[in-house]
Amino acid sequence: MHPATRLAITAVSGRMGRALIQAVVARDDLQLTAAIGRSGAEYLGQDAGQLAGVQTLGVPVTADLTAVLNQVDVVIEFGPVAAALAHVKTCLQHKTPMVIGTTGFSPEQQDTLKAASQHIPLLLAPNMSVGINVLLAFLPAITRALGEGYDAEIVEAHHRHKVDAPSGTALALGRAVARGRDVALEEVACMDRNAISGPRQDGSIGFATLRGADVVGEHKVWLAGAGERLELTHRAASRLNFAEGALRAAQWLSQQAPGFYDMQDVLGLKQGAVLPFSD
Ligand SMILES: NC(=O)C1=CN([C@@H]2O[C@H](COP(=O)(O)OP(=O)(O)OC[C@H]3O[C@@H](n4cnc5c(N)ncnc54)[C@H](OP(=O)(O)O)[C@@H]3O)[C@@H](O)[C@H]2O)C=CC1
Ligand SMILES: O=C(O)C1=N[C@H](C(=O)O)C[C@H](O)C1
Repeated sequence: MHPATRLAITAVSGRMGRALIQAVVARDDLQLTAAIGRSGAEYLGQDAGQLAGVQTLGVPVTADLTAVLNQVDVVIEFGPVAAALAHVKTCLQHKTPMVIGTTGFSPEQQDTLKAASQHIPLLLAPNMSVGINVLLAFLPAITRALGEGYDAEIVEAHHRHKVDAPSGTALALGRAVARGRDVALEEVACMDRNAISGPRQDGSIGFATLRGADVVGEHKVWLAGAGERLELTHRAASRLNFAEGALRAAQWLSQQAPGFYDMQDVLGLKQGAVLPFSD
């Protein structure tokens, strides 16, 4: 049997950090060897398992990623953008692969991640669930098959604490629709409608954002044609499927050469094998 892949999880006090620790304790092939928290936080030194509400794991939370990387095969990052970028720098110095689930990176920050991936395996995915990634794989083909005359709108709903909008997943869904139409999302995205904003522009892709209470994450792609509407909806009922996806990604990434990857690489959805006319 192979030795377990050793993981560092960052932002362990967060909603995703805790879900990741809960998920990792159920896996024999993965081992949590480092838990990273915010510098100055009151929980530094506390056991990561206790922080996540599972059994004691003997892994104290530290703010110092550099000090623990010699015991780590892959870092899983779901922290804020600035912290994630700082951790990328550290992982580059130590040549440690990274799975990044953080959303809200600017195009320039995404370029920084791509540059880093020339030296380390780096996987960036705004949504680690199987369902959303299957939808992302099929959406260009669905949009292409529908042809002209269908208005695309993307609606997302999340909990009241989410800081970025539209969600990273909504943007990825928009990009998949745009790809099916051979256009760049940036040229057709419509992010704000208010006052007298005029009739809908042909070919535009609209985004609408809802925020409330404890909604884990919901996404709907609306493709509205004359006299009919196709609605493709994904609802996450728990963060565990994001966490399990991230663990699957980490195990996969530990075997890869430096490069820029996403969840569709992990799930084998990139070969154009899903549909005869897929992307
Ligand atoms: N790709 C995917 O499948 C998914 C992606 N996400 C994304 O993951 C990210 C995190 O989401 P979520 O877990 O809900 O966020 P939370 O708000 O629950 O957690 C934020 C975490 O970041 C830490 N943090 C805050 N400030 C700093 C800092 N300056 N330095 C280091 N750490 C800091 C917090 O620590 P403290 O508690 O000490 O403040 C906390 O651990 C978001 O970008 C979200 O969009 C979420 C779900 C799924
Ligand atoms: O912040 C969240 O919670 C989520 N963020 C991701 C996103 O921005 O798409 C994924 C998921 O929907 C939960």
